[in-house]
Amino acid sequence: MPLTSIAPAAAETVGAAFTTAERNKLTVRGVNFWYGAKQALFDINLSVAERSVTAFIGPSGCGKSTLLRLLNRMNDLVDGTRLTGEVLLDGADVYGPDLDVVDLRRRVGMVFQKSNPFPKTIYENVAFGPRLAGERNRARLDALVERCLKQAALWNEVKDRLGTSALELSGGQQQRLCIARALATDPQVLLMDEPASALDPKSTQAIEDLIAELRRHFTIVIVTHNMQQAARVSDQTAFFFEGRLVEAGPTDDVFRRPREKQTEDYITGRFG
Ligand SMILES: Nc1ncnc2c1ncn2[C@@H]1O[C@H](COP(=O)(O)OP(=O)(O)OP(=O)(O)O)[C@@H](O)[C@H]1O
Repeated sequence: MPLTSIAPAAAETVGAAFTTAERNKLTVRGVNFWYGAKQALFDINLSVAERSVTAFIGPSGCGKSTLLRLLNRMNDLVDGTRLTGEVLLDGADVYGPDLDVVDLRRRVGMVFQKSNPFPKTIYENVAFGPRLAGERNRARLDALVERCLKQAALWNEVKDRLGTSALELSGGQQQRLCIARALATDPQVLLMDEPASALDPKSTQAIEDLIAELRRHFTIVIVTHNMQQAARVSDQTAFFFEGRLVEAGPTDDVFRRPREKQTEDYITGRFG
């Protein structure tokens, strides 16, 4: 099967943005994946442009989260799995023998469906990763915590109570705190697995606004069940069905002019 390259959205293909947006940050080549005897992904070929938002859509069980988790080797934590094919980050094999998995997960951060702050203070949640990496300087940690909370659009709401428990924040604030925590290890890629599905409309809007802002600096891959959300936040969309990538391309094309009947049926709500 030919490599499905997801081109950047038309608006990106002008001026200086062209060179950065054209670069592939992630490449998935001929990937098959099994949980025990069950094959969950079949011959996936996909490229993700740097500093763009890519949405994975498709009905429940089609393999979206599995592929997302393969991108930073989160599936290593599941026993009895097997992968063939390649996942490249900046051209280097993520599953290569020399790869440092801790460093990979620092570069490719992850935000989950259910916000999962540590039962610690707001400050400690963000400072956790850098501390683990050896940062001890209080002034540098303070500056980093402030920067990440600002990037996650949470600073103004929490700056006067950094020492209180993260568990006292609202669900939407907790999710933004988890994004700040992911940003604290200075990642290049952010993987988001249905980051807003447990949130109310206002908090969902805040997360979507945040994604729009973060895409200027990071490469983002988001799994979402919400097709309006995929259409709103992403530059590229990939549609999966039963472990296969059916179609991928600029979001506008996938939603307005799908090439495949299966994609059209799904986005018009005929199944899924
Ligand atoms: N840890 C696991 N062990 C065994 N099978 C799994 C595991 N995780 C997922 N699967 C199976 O792999 C297939 C793909 O699951 P995956 O969670 O990637 O789909 P998805 O498209 O993200 O679904 P959803 O939208 O419901 O989250 C499903 O058949 C699922 O049952």
